[in-house]
Amino acid sequence: MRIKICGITQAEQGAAIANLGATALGFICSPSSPRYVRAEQIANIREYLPASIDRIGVFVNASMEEISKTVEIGDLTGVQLHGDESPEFCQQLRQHLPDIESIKAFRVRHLSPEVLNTIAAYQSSVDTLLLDAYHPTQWGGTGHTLNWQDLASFLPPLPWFLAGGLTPENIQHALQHVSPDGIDLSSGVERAPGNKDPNKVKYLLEQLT
Ligand SMILES: O=C(O)c1ccccc1NCC(=O)[C@H](O)[C@H](O)COP(=O)(O)O
Repeated sequence: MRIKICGITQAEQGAAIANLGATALGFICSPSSPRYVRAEQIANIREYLPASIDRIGVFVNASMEEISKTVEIGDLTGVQLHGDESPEFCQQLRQHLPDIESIKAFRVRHLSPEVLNTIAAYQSSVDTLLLDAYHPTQWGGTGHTLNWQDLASFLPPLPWFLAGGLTPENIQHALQHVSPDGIDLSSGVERAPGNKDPNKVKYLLEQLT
């Protein structure tokens, strides 16, 4: 299972989390987030990471130009589109950056037929899906959970990450209901927004063995 820790802002913490066994690190490229990092900061953190780890930039309604520039400067391996990006935009981005993993995030209140139809419209435009919890005023990193029982029947044709309020304490419970290809955590493994706690990541990984 892929394990993505999102909201890395410090090289030392990123390196420690990578060495513990996370398979992906996320960098928040949305300036309004308390976890925001500039492309140059990502490039600096990257120097301390093993080459094998996936490095995902998280964007909210950013332009193609801004995403491409950040991917290049930050040496990213993937982009996560966490805003209202359309299937057409995702398709264009994938054509523009064919070697970069494209992940579309959906902020879900209930997994209604309407939401499933929305997600289905992206199936040929992205590589990977991510389901996060809905929050009325924040795009992500909210600590709010999804209804995992609702997701038991979510079996999309693309690989997908479960996100939203996951913690070392609740991960086993979540995975009893849901079978994602990966998990994505942010606030559940930090001391304060952007200040990750490698001990919490260690505890998380212990729960997964
Ligand atoms: O984390 C942020 O501050 C953020 C800001 C804007 C867009 C996305 C953001 N985070 C995206 C993530 O991938 C988080 O890991 C995801 O929302 C789960 O967060 P949490 O509920 O705190 O585990």
